[in-house]
Amino acid sequence: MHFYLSTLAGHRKGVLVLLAWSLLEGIPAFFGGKLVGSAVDRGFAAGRPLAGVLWLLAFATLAVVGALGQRQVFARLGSVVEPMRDALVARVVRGVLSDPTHRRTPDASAVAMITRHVEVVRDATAGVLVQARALLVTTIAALVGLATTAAALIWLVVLPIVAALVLFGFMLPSLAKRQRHAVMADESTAEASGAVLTGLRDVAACDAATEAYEDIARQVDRQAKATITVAWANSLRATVIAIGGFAPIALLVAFAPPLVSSGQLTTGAVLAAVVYLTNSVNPALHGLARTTGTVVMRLMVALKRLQEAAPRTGVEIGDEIPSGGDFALRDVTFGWSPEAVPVVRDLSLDLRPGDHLAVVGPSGIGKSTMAGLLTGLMPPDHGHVLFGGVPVHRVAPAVRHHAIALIPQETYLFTGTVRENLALLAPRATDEDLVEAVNKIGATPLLDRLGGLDAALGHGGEGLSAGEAQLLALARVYVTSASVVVLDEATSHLDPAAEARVERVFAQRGGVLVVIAHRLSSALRANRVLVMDGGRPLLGTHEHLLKTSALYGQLMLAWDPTHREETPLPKR
Ligand SMILES: Nc1ncnc2c1ncn2[C@@H]1O[C@H](COP(=O)(O)OP(=O)(O)OP(=O)(O)O)[C@@H](O)[C@H]1O
Repeated sequence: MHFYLSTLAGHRKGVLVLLAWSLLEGIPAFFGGKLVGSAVDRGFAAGRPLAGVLWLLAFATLAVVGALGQRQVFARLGSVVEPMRDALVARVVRGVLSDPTHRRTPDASAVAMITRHVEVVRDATAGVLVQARALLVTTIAALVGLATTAAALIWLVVLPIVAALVLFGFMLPSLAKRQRHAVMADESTAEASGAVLTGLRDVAACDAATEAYEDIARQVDRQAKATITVAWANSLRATVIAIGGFAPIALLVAFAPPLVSSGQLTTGAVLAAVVYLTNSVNPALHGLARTTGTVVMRLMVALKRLQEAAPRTGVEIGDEIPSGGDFALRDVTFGWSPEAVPVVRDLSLDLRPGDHLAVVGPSGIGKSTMAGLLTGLMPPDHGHVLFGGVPVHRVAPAVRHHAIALIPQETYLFTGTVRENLALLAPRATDEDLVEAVNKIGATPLLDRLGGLDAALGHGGEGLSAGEAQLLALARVYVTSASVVVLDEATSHLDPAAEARVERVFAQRGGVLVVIAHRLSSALRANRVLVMDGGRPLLGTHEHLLKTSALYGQLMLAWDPTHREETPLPKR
């Protein structure tokens, strides 16, 4: 909004010239009633029909003068809105091309979409300048004309109009809110349908057609509800304005006859008041309702879109950009519901590139929940999970998805070639990159057996063992540029040697590696271990934890009884 107003302010002179021409447009609105009144009082009612006709001809002439003023306004409109449009285009296109978030590729389609919004802003600005300005000029001119022609009637007219305008003013915020909801619901429906359409392959591969359908249906229902609410609000708005417009005429009809009989008003003055009301004030009020309901709303929505494209303004709350690849967890507490016992409690932890953390603990204790918190899938209830200094769940999704990779235990493979499956998260990877990743992970024999990158994979990796599917999922992430990799029991179906190799190559790859341990051997390979046992998590090296954590000792013991001799278990 600010950059729009500042762009508009740059064309102040043009706007002032436009207003000056509007005065000409206001002349018939001011004199219209007076001339019609004179035509009656001094012409037709006084038995001088020719004079009456001449007064009416004067009215017609002024209407032509008003039309000339209107013509000038339209002619000057271009000199205000066109340079403003050019300035806006220059500004937002520069914004797209130098997008500091790098969330968007500076491509032609982004520029095209944004320039479309600029066109809407241009049209809507022209609409506001034409309509709002005309409303203001004609209403003021007509009311002043009325006050000077039929002063006795002015309160009858002004009071209902002011009451309607005040009521309308009170309704505006809720009207705007409802409109915004409707627009957002509309966008959500488009987004949900777009996501399902572009992700049809994944929907089919995950057997998620019902969920996808329900998701879209939910959005459509929301949109329908929002649209109905807007319709109700609009009908209320129209009623208020209609009452504000017609009540003065009704009051006029009711109160004018006694005033005329008592000689306080002439018939011409009453007719003049009717002309002011029906010709100028009433249409102006309806125009006001229409303009705010349509043009202003369109302007607001387009401006919001543009603001997202302007330099630096694309970064909104929920769209932050991390600086660096460090993790800092501070007093993190999370429970799956407000009533539930927290699964993660008071966890503080720092992870820097090069760190290799193993997370161990009994089943169901919260290890996967911890992975969800680290990857920003859900925010903590208390405390902070900071990635590069910003809350990880608020990192711009495109940045987060690039930087952080979570490999779950359940492998996702879809119908397509091995190449398509491997390059899912790194579409620009070359065949050499893919083959190298497969080799590092230790899956070259599998790739050969399948028949290379062109080999076809069936639905859900049909025909592959669970371990083979996991190897492909691991290679898929290895080839990405993710600087944080979280393996959530992602090697559970590999044999111990294959698992050791995978963890080693991911650790050597750089960045942060977090292994939700399936076997305790993972803890021996990590340089730090986090033990979760339902209380406050413990953090330390393997050696340190053996000495300090009874649970860790028990877990080690259960996994490898030889640890009994090495480490006497301390009392907790
Ligand atoms: N989406 C969810 N909604 C509600 N509760 C959940 C959800 N996911 C997990 N939980 C609960 O949170 C607790 C921790 O689950 P989590 O999956 O994090 O444990 P885990 O240590 O990873 O278990 P495992 O080793 O068996 O995979 C469990 O009691 C689980 O029932």
